[in-house]
Amino acid sequence: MTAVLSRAGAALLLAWRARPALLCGYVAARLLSGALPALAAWLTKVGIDRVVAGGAAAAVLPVAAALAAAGLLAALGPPVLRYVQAELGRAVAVIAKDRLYAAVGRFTLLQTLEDPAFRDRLRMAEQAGNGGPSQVVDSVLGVAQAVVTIAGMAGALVVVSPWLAAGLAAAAVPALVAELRLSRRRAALTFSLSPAERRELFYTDLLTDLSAAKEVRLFGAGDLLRHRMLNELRTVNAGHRRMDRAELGSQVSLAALSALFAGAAVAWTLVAAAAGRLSAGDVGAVILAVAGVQAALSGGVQYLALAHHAGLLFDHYRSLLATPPDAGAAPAVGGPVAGETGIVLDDVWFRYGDEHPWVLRGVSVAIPPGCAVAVVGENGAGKSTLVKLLCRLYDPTRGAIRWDGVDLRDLPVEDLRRRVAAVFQDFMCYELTAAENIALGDTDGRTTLDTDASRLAEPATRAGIHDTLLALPGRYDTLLSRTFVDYDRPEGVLLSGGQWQRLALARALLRGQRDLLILDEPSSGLDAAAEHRVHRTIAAHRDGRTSVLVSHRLNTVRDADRIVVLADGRIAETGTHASLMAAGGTYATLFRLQASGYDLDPAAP
Ligand SMILES: Nc1ncnc2c1ncn2[C@@H]1O[C@H](COP(=O)(O)OP(=O)(O)OP(=O)(O)O)[C@@H](O)[C@H]1O
Repeated sequence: MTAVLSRAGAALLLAWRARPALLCGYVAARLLSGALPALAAWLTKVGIDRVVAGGAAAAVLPVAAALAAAGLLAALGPPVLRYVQAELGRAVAVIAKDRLYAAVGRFTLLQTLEDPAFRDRLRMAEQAGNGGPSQVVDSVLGVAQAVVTIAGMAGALVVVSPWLAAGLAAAAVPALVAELRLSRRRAALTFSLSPAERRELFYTDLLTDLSAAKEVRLFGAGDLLRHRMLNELRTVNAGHRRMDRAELGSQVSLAALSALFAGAAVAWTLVAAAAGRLSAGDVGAVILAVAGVQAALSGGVQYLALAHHAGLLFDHYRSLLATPPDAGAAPAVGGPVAGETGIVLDDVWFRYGDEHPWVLRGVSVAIPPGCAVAVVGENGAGKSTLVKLLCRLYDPTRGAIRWDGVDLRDLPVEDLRRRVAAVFQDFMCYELTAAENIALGDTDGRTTLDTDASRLAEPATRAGIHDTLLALPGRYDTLLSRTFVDYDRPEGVLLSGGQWQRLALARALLRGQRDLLILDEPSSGLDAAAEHRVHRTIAAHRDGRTSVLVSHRLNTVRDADRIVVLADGRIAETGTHASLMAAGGTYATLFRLQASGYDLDPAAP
């Protein structure tokens, strides 16, 4: 009960913050709508009794006028309520979504975002964010309206028969008990079906996703994906069917009980009226009250079910908002405290989860300030993982990474990331304009983008994409999308894979004055000439800056100050190109292998 009240209180508070006056009007209108049927029943009784008693028109007219006014209110109520409800819902959704996504932004570690249980909670919180709080408000007020109607009807009937009034009020009890039982089952079902619903959504998205369209069509995988999507849907449907049947059973028994009670109440009233114990007005009032209570009961039970369902989702929403940031509250060290010693990985062990294999096994490496480090190794050796740990997208499972003597976990995560520029191997292609695609690299929490072309031209030139962007129909302002249409701009275009990669590089170079530049396979999609040019500019840019370059193309790392060879999560070799070539280990073997393909001189510095 406390949980229900706290949930309703939180939803009402949110609505209050959104539109206080509208909420007050909505509450008043709902309660008035709840009271109207009882008022109408009572006025009917008074009117009939006055007519039967042979009252003059002057005695009947005020009652008739009051009945007409009640009728008018009853007629105007539903459309006005619908408008107020929708308007309040929109205002609440803005606040609810703002708070939800601000909270999501506080989860800064990928290990949180990748956790399946977290994703299920997030999905339900998102569902709640899309109108959940206002559904809670609507349903709570809907239940309150039904309670007012039933209590009002019972109140109006007390004068006719206290027993009948008590009976009418008691008729709500079985419905309430049955609904509470069902709601517990519904809660368990919602949670247990969540993984299947998420998989169904995944397959559904794949069937229409543009980036998957090529493979899905070429491999003829559409039927398989549709089959899997339908299997998940069937599992979800089976769960809902079981629930619907339980609800049907309960509602049918309740409806039968309610009809029996109504029949008995009307029969008793007619017999009592025939015996002269009740007036004609009493008969009219009882018939109206019985019908009103039946309608209020069925409406109230539906609202109770909705209140419970929306409330459950709203609980996920609230618990997500109440979860503390995953990176912990770091002391505001905010920068180097022990002199500029650079970045040191100290016996770093890492795995993606307790059940996962170790990816890094005791990696220790120093990256002095201004040092250009290259990381090479076979697929799956742990290079990108290392890069992600440097950005504190994950925390080491054991060991520590220190920057100028401070453990990354003790630095405010925003401060750390402000000092880093990076191109990731799986870089993003934003369906925004070219200028926005680059400018996004230098946002740092602001809500506006500085797309001034003079700022963007330099990183774009360094990344070798400036001329391509100038040749687009809207130059830097061209929308890089064929799926979103913006009628104010020339038609959107798509870039090639390598052009997107250069744009991602320009995005990173825009924030190139940061303390650490990370380049994870920045040129894997470029043609040979472009790769050569880009690496010459990158090398000039890295000169004197702390940087980490991950690359499979060993000719691009030969001028690094330090080359780290990762193998199976351990450092297999480390040194300069010359020293590693002289050592004749894995690096030298791989380099010679690649050099033979490219006709490179392994002995060159
Ligand atoms: N998010 C993740 N969750 C679980 N395991 C992961 C995740 N990302 C990577 N791995 C695993 O970690 C291991 C190392 O991956 P990583 O991407 O660091 O390798 P890499 O050296 O960069 O490989 P490549 O040269 O192919 O890019 C792989 O075995 C991979 O399966």
